[in-house]
Amino acid sequence: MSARIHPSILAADFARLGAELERIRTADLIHFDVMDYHFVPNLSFGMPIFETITASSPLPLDVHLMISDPGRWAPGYAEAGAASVTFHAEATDDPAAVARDIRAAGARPALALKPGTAIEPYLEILGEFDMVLVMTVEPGFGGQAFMPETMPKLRALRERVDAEGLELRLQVDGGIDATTIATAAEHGADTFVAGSSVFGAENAAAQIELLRETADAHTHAH
Ligand SMILES: O=C(CO)[C@@H](O)[C@H](O)COP(=O)(O)O
Ligand SMILES: [Fe+2]
Repeated sequence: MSARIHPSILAADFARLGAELERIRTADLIHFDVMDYHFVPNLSFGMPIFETITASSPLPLDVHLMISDPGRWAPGYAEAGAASVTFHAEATDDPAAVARDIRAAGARPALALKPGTAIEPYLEILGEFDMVLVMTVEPGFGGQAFMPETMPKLRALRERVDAEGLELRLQVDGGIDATTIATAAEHGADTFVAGSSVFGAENAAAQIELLRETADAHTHAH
């Protein structure tokens, strides 16, 4: 299975949304960043834009909720057709319950960790999730620099997943380009969000292919 590339629509030109969706049709999923001016100091978009993109895109959406109180909002994205719904561990006291609600509503649940958040408190509930997102920037903005200090956490998670034979994808998000994707793949990521590096490329399809090939070339058997 080759590396999965999820362009972050946050970096698209929203005045030309239809054409932007067309430019990334060879990607695996569309990454959709929801920000609420509360969990993060930025506001992006929510359900109306989600529904517009879902209705007009051939690719399903990978929703990344950077919001407070995810238990209240996450199942709605699953019901509206999201392929996966990711919420932050820091935003809830009961991540296992939120994960079950997302799954019951028809999407794959995923747990996101900010760069400074450890995975250890969540090891016993990994079975509730289909994916863990190791943030490689502080959530809130596109276009930031990749944080290599998050790589030991990613590697520890990869070793645990392989040792226990868990069905868990490991996603990275933030500052992913043709250079940093190699580092993330070497440390065990298999799913890659890329905003600026895809939408900023003149040929987005070629950039998606370059990212996929670079990740595959740096992936150890797992
Ligand atoms: O969740 C976030 C930011 O909080 C991301 O999904 C960004 O949108 C990725 O953008 P680039 O760092 O690739 O430009
Ligand atoms: Fe994101």
